[in-house]
Amino acid sequence: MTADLIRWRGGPGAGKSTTLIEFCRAEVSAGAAIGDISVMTFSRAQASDLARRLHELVFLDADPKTISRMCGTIHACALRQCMAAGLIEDPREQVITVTSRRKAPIYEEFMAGHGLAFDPTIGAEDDAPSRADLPVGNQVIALAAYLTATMRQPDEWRVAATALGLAAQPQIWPFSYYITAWRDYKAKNGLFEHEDYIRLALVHRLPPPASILVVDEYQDVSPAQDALIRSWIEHPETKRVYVAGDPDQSIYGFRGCNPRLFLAINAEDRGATGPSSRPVSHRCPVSVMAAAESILNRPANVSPCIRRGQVHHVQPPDADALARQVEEAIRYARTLPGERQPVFVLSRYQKTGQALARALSAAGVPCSSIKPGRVRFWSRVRIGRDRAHLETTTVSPWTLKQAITRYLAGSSAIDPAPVPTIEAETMILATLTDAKRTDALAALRRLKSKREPVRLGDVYAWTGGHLRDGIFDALNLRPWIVREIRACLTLEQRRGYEIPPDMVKIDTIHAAKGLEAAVVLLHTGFQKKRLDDLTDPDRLAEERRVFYVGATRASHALLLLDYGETPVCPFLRGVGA
Ligand SMILES: Nc1ncnc2c1ncn2[C@@H]1O[C@H](COP(=O)(O)OP(=O)(O)OP(=O)(O)O)[C@@H](O)[C@H]1O
Repeated sequence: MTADLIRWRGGPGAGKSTTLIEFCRAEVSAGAAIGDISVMTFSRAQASDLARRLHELVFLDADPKTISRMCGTIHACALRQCMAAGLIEDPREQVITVTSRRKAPIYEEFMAGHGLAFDPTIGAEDDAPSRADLPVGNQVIALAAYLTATMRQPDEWRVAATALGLAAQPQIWPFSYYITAWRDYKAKNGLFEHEDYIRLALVHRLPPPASILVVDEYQDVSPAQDALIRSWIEHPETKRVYVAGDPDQSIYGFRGCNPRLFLAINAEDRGATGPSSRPVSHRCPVSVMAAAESILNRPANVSPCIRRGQVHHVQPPDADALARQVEEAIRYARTLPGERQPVFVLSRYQKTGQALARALSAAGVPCSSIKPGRVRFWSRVRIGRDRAHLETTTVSPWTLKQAITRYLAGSSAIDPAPVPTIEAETMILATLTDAKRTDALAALRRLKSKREPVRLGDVYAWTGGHLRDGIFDALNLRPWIVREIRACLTLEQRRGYEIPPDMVKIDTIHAAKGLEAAVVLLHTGFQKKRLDDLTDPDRLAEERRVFYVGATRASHALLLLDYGETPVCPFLRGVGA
C-alpha cells in the first residue's frame, strides 16, 4: 500500500515550512499524537527552527525536548531507526565525520596506511579553490560519500568522479581501489559516515520513524535519501506523507542531491503548480525578489509580497567601514516590528565568512555563526596572555565584556550594585591566577550557597581593587582579545546600545538555507580558481541557485557586499547597483 502523499511547491517564503506546520496541526486536530508524526528536513538549524515553530503554533504545552525529538534531519531519523534496529549500538563511537577533531585519527590511520596525503581540517563544504587541488585522501573521502549518496555502481565511479570535478589528477587513479579500501576499513571497524547509515536503513528495509511523515526542503535530498523516503512512503504502517520543496533552491549538487527527485514523486500537487499559480512570498519584498530573479536568471516560483524592500550594493573599504555597515543594518532591523531581528552576513565560502567574522570582531562588532561552533570567538576563548601559556579553562569574551561594562560603571570600591554570578566568575577567571583565583572562586561559591547576592564591591575586592580602566591591563588574555573587547565597548558607547553576538550571524549561504533575516549582507565574492566552473551550464545554474537562496533570506533589505580581495561573482555584477 502507498500512503496518501501531498507535495507542496513554492519559491522562497511561499510558506512551505508554514504549510507543513499547518498539516501537522490538522493531523493533531484529527487525533494524531506527537509520536505519530516525524518531521524531517535538511539541516540541524532548519530542524530546530521547525521545532521552535511547532512549539509556538501547534504543541504549545508539550515539552520542547519531545518536540525536538520529533524534528530532525533525514540523516538523524535514519540513524535513530538504525539504532532502534540494533544496527548501530554506539553512535558516539561508530559515527564518524571528516570534520570532527575527535574522529580525525581514524581518517589519519587509514590515509597513513595507504600513503595518501590528507588534511583533516578540510570539511565536506564545497569550499576548495578546485576539488582537483584537494589532497588525494580528501578527494577519496569526498568521492566515497558522493558515490554512496548517489547509489552509483562501480562501473559508474569514473564518470561520477568527473562530474564531481575530481578527474583532473589522473595520477591518483585507481580511485576504485581506494574507495573499496575505505569502505572495507569502515566495515571492519564498525564505522559509519552519514551517507552509510542512510544506505544501511535502506538495505535493511527499516520501518519509518512514524506513521505520518513530513519532509521539508525535499529539493535537496540525495538519491539514497529519496530511495529511503520512498521505501517509507510504501511501508504499510505509513498513513500520510507531506513533502515540500522548491527546485530553484536546490544547492547541494556537489553532495549528489538532485531536484528532479522531488518532482518525480507521484503526489497530489499543491502550491506553485504552474506559472499562473505562483503563491505570494510572505518574506521577500518586491526589490529583493527582482534582484533574486535576476541572479537566478528566470522567474521564481513565487511572487513578491507587497512591501517595497531595499536592495543596495555596498563596498566598505576596510573593517571599520564594514562594522559601520553592519551597525547600520542592525539599527534598521531594530526599527522593524518583532522583538529580535537578526542580520545575516552570508558568503559563498566558509573561509570568506571566517575572514568577515575576524574583521568585524576586530572592529568591535560581536558575531556568531548559524552552524554552531564556526564563529566561536565571542562565546569561548582560552585564558592566557600568549600562546605558550594558554590554560585549558575558557571564558566567554561576551560575558566578560558585559562584566567589564558593569565594572567600569561602578561608583565606589564598595558599590553594592548586584552582579550576575556568571559575570563575577568570568572576571575572576580572566584576571586572577593560582591561589588568588581559588580563594575568590571559593568566596563566590560561599555567597552562592548562602543565596546571597554578589555585589560589585565584592568583585572589586576579589580582583585587586577598583582599577577603573586599569582592568584591561589586569586581563590574563591575549592582547588581540583585549583589543577586541575594548573596541566593542567603544562602539557600544558611541551607539548607545549592545549588539549581542547572536544578532549578527555570519555563515555560508548553504548554512542559511530555509532560514530568514530582516537584513542580509550577501558577500559577492567568488573563488578566482573556480570562475572557469561557470562555463559549465549545470554548474552555472547551481551557482546561480546558491546566490538566489542567499538573496532570498532577506525579509526587508538585501545588501550586496563587496569586501576583500576575491573577485565579484560575474552574474552578481550590476545587481543592486
Ligand atoms: N500565510 C502566512 N501569512 C503570513 N505570514 C506567513 C504565512 N506563511 C508564512 N509566513 C511567514 O513567511 C515567512 C516564510 O515562511 P516559510 O518559512 O514557511 O517559507 P518557506 O517557503 O518555507 O521558505 P524557504 O523557501 O526559504 O524555505 C515566515 O516568517 C513565516 O512566518
